Amino acid sequence: MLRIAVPNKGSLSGPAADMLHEAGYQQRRESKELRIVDPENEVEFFYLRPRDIAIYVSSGRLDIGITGRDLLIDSGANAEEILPLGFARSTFRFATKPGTASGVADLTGMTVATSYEGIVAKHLADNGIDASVVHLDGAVETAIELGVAEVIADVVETGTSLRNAGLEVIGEPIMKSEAIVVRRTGADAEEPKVQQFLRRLQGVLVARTYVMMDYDCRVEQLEKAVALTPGLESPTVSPLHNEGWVAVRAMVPAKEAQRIMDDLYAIGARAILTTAIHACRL
Ligand SMILES: Nc1ncnc2c1ncn2[C@@H]1O[C@H](COP(=O)(O)OP(=O)(O)OP(=O)(O)O)[C@@H](O)[C@H]1O
Ligand SMILES: O=P(O)(O)OC[C@H]1O[C@H](OP(=O)(O)OP(=O)(O)O)[C@H](O)[C@@H]1O
Ligand SMILES: [Mg+2]
Repeated sequence: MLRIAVPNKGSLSGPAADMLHEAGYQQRRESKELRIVDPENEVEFFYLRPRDIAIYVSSGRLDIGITGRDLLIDSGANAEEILPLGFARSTFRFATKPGTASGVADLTGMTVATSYEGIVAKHLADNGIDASVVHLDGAVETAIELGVAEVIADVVETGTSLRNAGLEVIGEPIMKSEAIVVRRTGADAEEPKVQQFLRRLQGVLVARTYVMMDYDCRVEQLEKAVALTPGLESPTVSPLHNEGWVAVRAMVPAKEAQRIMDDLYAIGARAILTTAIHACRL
């Protein structure tokens, strides 16, 4: 039975459960459940604090986990990223009151408040900056107003939390993060159950990213049409009853579907349809 750690709270928890559900796995019905067994898929899910997941996985007691890249790096655990999942995207940045500092080079002698001490201490050391780091559990944006620190280092997504606290980012992002699948560093990458789990999640990612496009076009326009819709390997082309016409079917990125439909129409393609993909194995 594959043992998988899933975030029990916070920004990662809902989207992770949604993705597992879309991949055909049972998920807990109540937020207080700590573990569930999905016997049909031979998987056991453990609902753990996102920050602890890389540590459990590195211990070897759990095979795989879903966490944030920033949390993995901050933990220093002996675990590695094996699949990015495309949700809980964020950057990790320094921020201050305007006029305090303009980059990491100005932070010498200052105090930085953060929930991610591991990332911050390493980044300061890598840049040769001697600054103090104070650990806070959350809501670090308030630390400057309350005099605990001159600088914060925190997760930034829309920037709303910083704006509300009258803060502005300084310097380049320290890192970019998103939800990821982790496993113990150096663990057997070919393990069939793990591979099957990853293929299911990859199937969800593809189904979310692509749509299926069908259209009819004249044979003379086929090369131009195929250039617009190259598909993943190559589009399916079938003859139509009307001579001189073919039907084409290809996967296209969902974000580009409307532009591609316009371009296909412009070269004479007709009956252009897009349909959602619910699941896939590439
Ligand atoms: N506003 C956000 N937008 C996108 N990702 C976020 C956001 N806040 C946190 N994250 C990401 O979520 C993960 C942190 O999860 P965690 O549950 O520890 O914190 P949280 O979502 O802030 O919840 P909590 O309220 O319990 O602190 C990190 O990978 C972080 O980058
Ligand atoms: O740039 P934004 O879109 O505002 O998002 C970033 C904020 O979201 C998270 O906080 P959360 O609400 O989880 O509270 P916390 O600080 O207690 O973790 C994070 O810690 C930032 O504060
Ligand atoms: Mg938070």
